[in-house]
This record gives sequence, structure tokens and C-alpha cells, in this order.
Amino acid sequence: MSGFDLTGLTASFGGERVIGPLSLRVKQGEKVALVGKSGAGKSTLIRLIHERVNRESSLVPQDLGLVNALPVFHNVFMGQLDRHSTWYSTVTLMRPFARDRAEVRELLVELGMSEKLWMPTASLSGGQRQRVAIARALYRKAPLLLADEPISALDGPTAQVVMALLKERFTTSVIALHDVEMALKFCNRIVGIQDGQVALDETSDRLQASDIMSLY
Ligand SMILES: Nc1ncnc2c1ncn2[C@@H]1O[C@H](COP(=O)(O)OP(=O)(O)OP(=O)(O)O)[C@@H](O)[C@H]1O
Repeated sequence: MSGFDLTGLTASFGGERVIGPLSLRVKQGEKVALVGKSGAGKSTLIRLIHERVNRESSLVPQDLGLVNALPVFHNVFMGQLDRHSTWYSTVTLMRPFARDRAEVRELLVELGMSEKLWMPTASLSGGQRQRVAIARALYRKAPLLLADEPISALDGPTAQVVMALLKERFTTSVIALHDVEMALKFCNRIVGIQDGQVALDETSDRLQASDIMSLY
């Protein structure tokens, strides 16, 4: 099951409530866009969902969580680190297996950066780094995607390619997006967050960009 039904979601910082109490039920197959202005609580909500569903999901955090000193290959491989034995991961660190090399390379081809496979991640541009985090999430092959602004550093055509891939490869997704047009195009449900609460929850086919802009 890639859906979830969470209740009692709350988060506070310095005694100030920034999320909830909030409930969110996402059915298998739903592609949810979390929208709302900066500071509304989208990232915090994604973190709360991830804490609850954890291993069942592929996460693309806003800060990407990459290991700069390692090549692209190893950062992508980390998407399945918890599925491999210690010896397999240790061998992979020094001499990756051919089938893993091929699989990661194929993902990078789809993301338009296969020539970077063995480059240190620190040497990449912001958009390339973002695609490494996306490749890591795809490589994990969890049925549920949790992604926080996964296309913020990408050019328009690349962002379209990435959103199409995420839609195709994950059964269910919750993606925080600032781009309202992309949210309507690639997600079938829009959840608007305002001051840590759900202020809008509607299927995309019943919304226009102007309906969502009232949240900003
Ligand atoms: N580690 C933290 N310490 C203190 N306050 C925090 C922390 N993380 C988030 N906040 C506060 O919680 C609120 C929600 O932040 P959050 O990052 O979830 O918003 P957001 O909707 O994702 O914003 P953005 O679109 O800018 O990423 C903000 O007021 C923010 O200042």
C-alpha cells in the first residue's frame, strides 16, 4: 500500500505551532501537490509524513541530502542502501557491480546527465545536484514519493521531463511545488497549506491557477 491516513500531525518550533493539528489521507494512486506560500509549512508537513511512513517512501528533501565527496553513482546507490548487506555496500564503495552501474547510468540517461556518473557531486550545478537526488529517489523504487520542491533549480524543459518521470514511476506522490501550473498539469489533487493548516483540498480538474493563487 502506498497510500496513508495520518491524523494528529503537529509541529512546533520554539513553542510556536507551525503545523496542525492536521489530518491527511492520501489514497493509493493519488498524485498530490502541496502548495502554499513560503513558510506555510509544506516542508515541515513532508518531514512529518516521512517520519510516519519512512521506509515505504522515496524522499527528495529540499536540501537534497547529498554526500558531496562521493561521486554521483554512489549518491544514487544510497537510495537502496538499507536493502543491501554491509559487505555489498562496502564492495560497491570501491568497485560497483556492473548491474548497479548499468541501472544508475540508465536513470541518469533519462535525466540527461549520464556523463556525470563518476563526477564528484560537489562539482555539479544546482540543477544537476537536484537531479541526483531525484535519481536516488527513483533508484529506491518505493511506491510513495515525498518530494520537497524537486524542480526548483531546473530549467523549464528539464522540469517537465522530471515531473513526467516522477508521475510515471511512483504510484502515489506528495510533492511540494511553487509552480502552480506544474502542479495542475502533473498532479491530480491539490492540497493548499496556509499557516500550517489545510486551506484547500480539491482535485486538479476542478481548479484553475487563479483559484490556487488566493493562498499566496
Ligand atoms: N528548524 C526550524 N526551526 C525553527 N523554525 C522552523 C524550522 N523549520 C521550519 N520552521 C518554521 O516553520 C514554519 C514552516 O516552515 P516550512 O519550511 O515548513 O515552510 P514551507 O511552506 O516549506 O516554506 P518554503 O516554501 O519557503 O520552503 C516557518 O515559519 C519556519 O520559519
